[in-house]
Amino acid sequence: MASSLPAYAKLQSLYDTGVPTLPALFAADPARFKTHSRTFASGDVSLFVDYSKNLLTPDVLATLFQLAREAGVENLRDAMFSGKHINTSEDRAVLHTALRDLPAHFAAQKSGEPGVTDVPRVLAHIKAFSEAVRSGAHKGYTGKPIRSVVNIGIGGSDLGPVMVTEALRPLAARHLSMHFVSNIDGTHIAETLRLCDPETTLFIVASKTFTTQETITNATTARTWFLSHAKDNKHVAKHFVALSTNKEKVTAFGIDQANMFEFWDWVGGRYSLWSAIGLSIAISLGFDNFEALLRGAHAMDNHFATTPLEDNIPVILALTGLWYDDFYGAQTHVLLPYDQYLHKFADYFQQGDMESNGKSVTKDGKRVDYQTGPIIWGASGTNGQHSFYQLLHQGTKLVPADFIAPAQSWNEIKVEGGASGLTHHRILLSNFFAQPEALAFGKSEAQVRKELGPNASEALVKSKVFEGNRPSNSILFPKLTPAVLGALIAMYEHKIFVQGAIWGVNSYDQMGVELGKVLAKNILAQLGKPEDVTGHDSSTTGLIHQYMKWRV
Ligand SMILES: O=P(O)(O)OC[C@H]1O[C@H](O)[C@H](O)[C@@H](O)[C@@H]1O
Repeated sequence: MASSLPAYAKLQSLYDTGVPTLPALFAADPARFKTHSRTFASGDVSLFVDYSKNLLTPDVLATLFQLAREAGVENLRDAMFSGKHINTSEDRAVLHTALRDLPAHFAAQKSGEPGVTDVPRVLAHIKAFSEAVRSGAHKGYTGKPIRSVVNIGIGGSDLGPVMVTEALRPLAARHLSMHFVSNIDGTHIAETLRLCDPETTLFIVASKTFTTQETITNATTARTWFLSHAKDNKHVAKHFVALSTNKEKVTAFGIDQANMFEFWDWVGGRYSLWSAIGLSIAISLGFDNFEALLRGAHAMDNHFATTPLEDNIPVILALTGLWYDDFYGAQTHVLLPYDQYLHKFADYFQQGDMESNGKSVTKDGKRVDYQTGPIIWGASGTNGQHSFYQLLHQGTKLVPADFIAPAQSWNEIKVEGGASGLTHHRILLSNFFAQPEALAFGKSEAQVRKELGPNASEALVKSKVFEGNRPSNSILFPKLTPAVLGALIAMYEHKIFVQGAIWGVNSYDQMGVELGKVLAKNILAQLGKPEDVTGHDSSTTGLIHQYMKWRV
């Protein structure tokens, strides 16, 4: 239990003593930016992380690192990379890092986990198939090349591919339209099929287990739609492929093993975009770009695996987050990418973080007496500024924030009639710099009074004060390339790992999603007739009866 570690108690007393405000911390230390920022550079990947605008004294920071050491973060990290079964409840290794370790496969190869040595074979399959689809060599049942690709998957089999293909859209093949169907709501598949031509559409059925209700139902509907045009089952092979760990279920669904891209149980769903689940990424962006994504992630893996904690970027981000989560009672953490292409980034890490660390018992079954994973949310800048930033600046809640931005845009558009050098991106970045500054340093009552003059009402003065002292990290990189994106995602993955390791939870299972599934299955069997609805509380029974009165 984290709370029984000596560093935890020390952090509590440091918190109780009080931490100087951000303006005071900066005033006291002219070198604060220099000492509280790190550059990650490896080959063509660079990331700059400024964590100076955090409520940290040297003592707090040192104690946070001490906490990581006392919690055994380094040992657990090494155990993960070497393929130990750190996913204890499912007795599985956690080796998504082995998917991006090209070509050496790290220590993971020595783990003896089935499949680790098969990674290059599956990658070669992804390469060959994605190139055939992109070039038009892979033809549909009437001899036409593929024009639409529909990834059918949910959770980890959807969010990664959709986030990455959106993030790297400038590199996407323009002759292929990418679609992602996840929701069981028939509207999702219906609206997508409306945009597709059965002769030129490829369906990728992405499911680790191949038992997920949403995915199998959507895939069945897609196949029915396809066969209503193609008429002959033999044509399915050209239009349906599967990404899965479950050969039997894929075969039972009617997809040939030659059209199956395999991965293994040591790849968690929310860590699977690096595996065969990334096929839609390779098709849309090209295999070279998929490889560059893996390469960037691997560079971050190396940094995480080998850098001392004090310079280790995922560790620093994890510890600062934990400081607010456990000691300040912050309930949420907001991700604010100043890049429209990253508009799915917060959605992606909602699953990544909340499904990993949204736990309240430790690996050995003890109820924690501290806060674990935060609620992750966010939106791309500057849209958020015109909606929820009011609360960030003046609300009653502490919301630690990560500001994320590229120095260069894929769309450097000059503003007509503007000052020399004025582009959309320059305006965007002026906001990226201004918001953390405003959050940290605020605006004092004295300043407001000076601006408003002596006749301003007290109420108006108070309403315009910004208390400041609100923490944030700023993450800057040259440009959102595949390799940089890979490193950025891996950085957050490892942040989640470190926090989970300190809290003592299993970040790699997701038992909390099961109960609802079981109850829905039971209810589905009762939805035929009102008299079948039994065994529920009065609210659930009443709601079902109300639905039955109104349904078609
Ligand atoms: O890939 P699949 O087996 O279809 O699973 C899809 C998703 O559903 C599950 O309910 C889990 O909560 C997710 O972690 C997983 O990514």
